Amino acid sequence: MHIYFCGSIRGGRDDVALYQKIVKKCQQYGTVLTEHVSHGELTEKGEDASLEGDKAIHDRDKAIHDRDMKWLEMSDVIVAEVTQPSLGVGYELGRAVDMRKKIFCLFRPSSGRVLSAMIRGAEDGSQFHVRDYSEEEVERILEEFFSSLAKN
Ligand SMILES: O=c1[nH]c(=O)n([C@H]2C[C@H](O)[C@@H](COP(=O)(O)O)O2)cc1CO
Repeated sequence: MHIYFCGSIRGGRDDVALYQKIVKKCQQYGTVLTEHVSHGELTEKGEDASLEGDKAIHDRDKAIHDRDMKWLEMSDVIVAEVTQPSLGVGYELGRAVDMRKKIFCLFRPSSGRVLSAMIRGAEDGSQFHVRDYSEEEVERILEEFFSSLAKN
């Protein structure tokens, strides 16, 4: 199974330790195409952050976008940690809906944030799921999600 993990990068890296936990768990069920999102050394500047010059920056961002859209197409399931707001994650989720992918969003109410209505309101009971959770239960929740996939 190909899994696409979405997590904030330029939106802020506060939850990176949690992304690592999620990616590690997902790797028990398949290949995580976007493993780099969980890397501790990746900063909020994003990949190849040392590039300079408008053209180099444009080319880098285009390469990231095009690679990620290819991975999104290839993926069987999308797992997104949506607590830290991120334009990129919101974009990926919108594109994934259009591709009719199975989507599982994880949100932590303990953050004090209120999840965007464009994510919470996209829940449809079959392809798009939003799950409120706390950090201690993340592994169990992922186990439940992947075993529910196996049954469908
Ligand atoms: O360097 C990057 N590499 C990359 O794969 N992304 C993708 C994967 C993440 O799920 C998402 C994060 O978006 P943002 O950077 O807007 O928070 O976008 C985003 C960036 C930087 O925007």
